[in-house]
Amino acid sequence: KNEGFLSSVSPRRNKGRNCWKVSLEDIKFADRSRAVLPGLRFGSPASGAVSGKHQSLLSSFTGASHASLLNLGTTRKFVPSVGTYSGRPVAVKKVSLGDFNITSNVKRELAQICSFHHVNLNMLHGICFPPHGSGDVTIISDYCQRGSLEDIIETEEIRLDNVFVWSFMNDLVKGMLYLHNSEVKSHGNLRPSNCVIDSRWVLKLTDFGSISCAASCEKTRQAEDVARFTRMFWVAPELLRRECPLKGSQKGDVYSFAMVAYEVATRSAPYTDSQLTPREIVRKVIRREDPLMRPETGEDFSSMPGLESLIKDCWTELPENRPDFTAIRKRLKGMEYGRTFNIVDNVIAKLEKYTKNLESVVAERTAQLEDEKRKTELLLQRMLPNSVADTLKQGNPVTAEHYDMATIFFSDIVGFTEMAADSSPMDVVTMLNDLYCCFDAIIDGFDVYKVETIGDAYMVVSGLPERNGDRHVTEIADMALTLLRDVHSFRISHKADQKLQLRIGIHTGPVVAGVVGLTMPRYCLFGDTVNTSSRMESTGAPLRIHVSGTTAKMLAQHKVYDLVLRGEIQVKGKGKMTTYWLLDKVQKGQEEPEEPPTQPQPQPQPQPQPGQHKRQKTVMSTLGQKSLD
Ligand SMILES: Nc1nc2c(ncn2[C@@H]2O[C@H](COP(=O)(O)OP(=O)(O)OP(=O)(O)O)[C@@H](O)[C@H]2O)c(=O)[nH]1
Ligand SMILES: [Mg+2]
Repeated sequence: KNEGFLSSVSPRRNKGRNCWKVSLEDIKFADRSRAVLPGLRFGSPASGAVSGKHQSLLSSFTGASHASLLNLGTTRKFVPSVGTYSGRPVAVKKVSLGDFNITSNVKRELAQICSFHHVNLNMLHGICFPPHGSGDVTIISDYCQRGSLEDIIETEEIRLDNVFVWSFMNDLVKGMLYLHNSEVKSHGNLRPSNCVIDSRWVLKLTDFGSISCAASCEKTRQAEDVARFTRMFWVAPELLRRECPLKGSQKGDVYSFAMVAYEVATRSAPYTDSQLTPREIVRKVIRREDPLMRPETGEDFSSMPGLESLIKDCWTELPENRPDFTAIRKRLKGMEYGRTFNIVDNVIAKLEKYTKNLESVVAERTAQLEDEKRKTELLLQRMLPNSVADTLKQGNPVTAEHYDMATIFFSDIVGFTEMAADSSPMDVVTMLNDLYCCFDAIIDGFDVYKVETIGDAYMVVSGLPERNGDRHVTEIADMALTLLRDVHSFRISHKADQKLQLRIGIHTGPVVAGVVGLTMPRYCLFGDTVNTSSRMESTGAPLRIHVSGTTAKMLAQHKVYDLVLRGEIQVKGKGKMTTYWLLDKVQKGQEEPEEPPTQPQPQPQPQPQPGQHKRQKTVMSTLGQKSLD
């Protein structure tokens, strides 16, 4: 009697017999982007992001979402526009009525529905007629913030536990009882999309009455095959068999209730696991095939056994064997959750559950976010030096910096172009990947930074972005010797008999370093030292480390590096340079002189392995001369 006390008073009360007539001009629309706001819901199924088990039934038929199928197969889910009518948010839905006539009976019914005042019935404000008397009409009803039961089921993040299930069922049954006892007699269009949820998680029935049923029939009629038959899953078999009365029947509503209850409890649409098409399913339901075509129940009901048997009784084949809503309400009350809740407790319990849901969803999402952040940071660290990445992360600009001394290493594979020409692209990529993975693992052990790899070229620097005194020379030299040692044992997987001919060049000098680019920021080095290092590499020899005079001088001070004079070479843009071969690092006690040797050495052919060569202090060979011209 007084169950509707929570509903607020509609603005169109006391308008008499024509209370259901609304003028479109009285509805204010927000801007379009806000018109479909899903309210306080987690996700926005309205934006097409349909997820969860619910989706699978229909997507298994067509790859489309449940929502889109029920909305004539459109790719985006239909959502009503949201407007304001006398200060209340309203759902504004334009519908086609086909050849349905709005008779005086229909008008009377509309007036009744508009006067309904029940917490579980969504308030109908009225109908707007098209300006010229024919065409689509617009239905104006209260806008429920959390969308429909269909949306809630589809939104995976909202966990529906027994409290929610029981409470939605209870709301639904109370709404149906009121309808069945009213002059409207039946809903006729009960499905999850016609159960809307308000901000307090109260379920309200909507889209009932002759106009809504006529609009729904027209929608079904116009729908494509899959959507049309899918809409029939909620319709009782006896109504499917004969020309369906517009508003169905009370026992038909009980059947639809069973389907909705099944969806809420299992969180899956009817017949999700079926391999049949919606048309075949509906045909089986109509033909009353043995065994009867009904959704499968099972595990999902283990914690609510009373609900399973209630659902089965409600979708029983013979309408007369189905309970009515009075009996359904009694049985629901007898269930575990029914005993402990009155309406206020119920709302509070639901809000508490919802908050807990939110907390666990937030925790889950935070963990996901942190995981993603870690991945991004790792990627950034791989692309830029740590200190530079940190500065960029803090939103500070990275200004180019001058370094008085740094040592740069270049390496290149001799004959790479020819090798690439007679190998498959995949073989080349595999080889480079194998080689650079091996290099990357080695350079990890040194205080160096890999600047880039371009094709077969590998560029490494030490002494920046973190300055390391004079250590940059020895770090690079030690790294180069280790790399070369490993290259000797490196096998090219698709050319097992061929040895990789790596050529290495090193030079030390002043450098400017900074980040260039916005879309793909790169840490780049600038200055003559870079060019000279590259020249050291290009004028070097296979399996040899070619170092400039500056580098050699600094290395010689450590007295442990085995350096031999290569001689004077012509370097493009630099003129003549005296350069050296770095052959090895000798053990303590076998220290080398503090100055690099002054006698040139023969060109490397054949090349000795580092640590195995015999020092030959002879004149540079003609071959070496040639390679330098
Ligand atoms: N937020 C909110 N969404 C609503 C409301 N009414 C309908 N919707 C949304 O619109 C979708 C489609 O509703 P309708 O256009 O009535 O379509 P339907 O219910 O599938 O089909 P009918 O049987 O013709 O009513 C629902 O699933 C909801 O997502 C409401 O009051 N509030
Ligand atoms: Mg609807």
